[in-house]
Amino acid sequence: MFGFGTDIGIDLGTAYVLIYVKGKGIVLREPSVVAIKEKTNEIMAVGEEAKKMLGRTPANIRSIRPLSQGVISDYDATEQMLKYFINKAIGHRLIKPRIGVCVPSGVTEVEKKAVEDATKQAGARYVDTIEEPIAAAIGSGIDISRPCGSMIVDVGGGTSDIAVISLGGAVVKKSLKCAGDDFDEAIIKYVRKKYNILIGERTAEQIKINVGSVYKREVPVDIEVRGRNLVLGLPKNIIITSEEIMEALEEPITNIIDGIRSVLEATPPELAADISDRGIVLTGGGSLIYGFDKLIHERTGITAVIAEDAMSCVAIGTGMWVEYRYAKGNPYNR
Ligand SMILES: Nc1ncnc2c1ncn2[C@@H]1O[C@H](COP(=O)(O)OP(=O)(O)OP(=O)(O)O)[C@@H](O)[C@H]1O
Repeated sequence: MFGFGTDIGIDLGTAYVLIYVKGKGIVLREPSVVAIKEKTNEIMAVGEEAKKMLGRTPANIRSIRPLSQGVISDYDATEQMLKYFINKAIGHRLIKPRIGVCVPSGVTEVEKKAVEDATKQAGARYVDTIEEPIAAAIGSGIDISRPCGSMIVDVGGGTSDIAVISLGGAVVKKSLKCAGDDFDEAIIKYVRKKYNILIGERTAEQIKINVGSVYKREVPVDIEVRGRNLVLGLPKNIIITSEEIMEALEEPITNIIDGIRSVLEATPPELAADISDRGIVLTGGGSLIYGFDKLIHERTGITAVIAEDAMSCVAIGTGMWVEYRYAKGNPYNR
């Protein structure tokens, strides 16, 4: 379908890509995964289809995640993936879209340029970047222009972005390369060590989403999963409890809580008082793990609230920022 130019916001995440189209809202949410033919580099599948293939591909096909810890680790695959998603979201356009894309707050200039170039190659007429915690704050409904401190903690798949925002900018910020993917990895390690059973990434994510906990549940829950016994080499079923996952996640979760505490310690007193009154806002899929808000309260003394539609906040914020930036009368409208 051919149409006129449009403006879009992209949350180019380690785990998921979300696309926000001006005037429509979020129109696409797909896993950041690409399946590629080994010799020819031909793309076999992208997004949901490719994720189903993770850990299940024959020798001649590679199913990969082109982003790692918030930044591009496979440039060509990222470009192909973006091209496919942009096309799926808006179709072919006579005039290419202007695109706003988010980057973690800790990226280097080189990493940021890679995101800009890949987005341009994927079909953008013009590319702008926005820092993830700013986008998350806008998307969670915080009025970032006010002279008032807000703390945002965005726990994604590859990075946890922590920032104190006031008057439209980050006053103190920290980006940790520790988030949802590290929870999965910690679960894999725990199961291997305790049961001598190897489970895959997708199973670990399933365990995390269904029974994952970082705070004691009133009623523990469990899940039955299948892995491969490392001694016998045969498939075996095991039951994993929420209490075991609490133990497994102690290290990565402590990393994130320490990050929050160090940002709080570096926050000017007036802003710290605002945060104490208003609480900490949590966004990103990783923040949905059971008990994260309660644990933050227990370890910092400050109330934490999970934003509504926490997994969409960065995309919504990027989209709203794009709508503002390219609005008629704004000098950036080119
Ligand atoms: N209910 C849930 N409980 C725990 N974790 C969850 C839940 N739902 C999703 N996740 C995890 O959230 C992560 C993805 O979150 P999100 O989409 O916000 O990250 P991303 O934007 O792709 O990553 P990043 O911002 O690090 O680049 C994945 O690790 C996923 O397993």
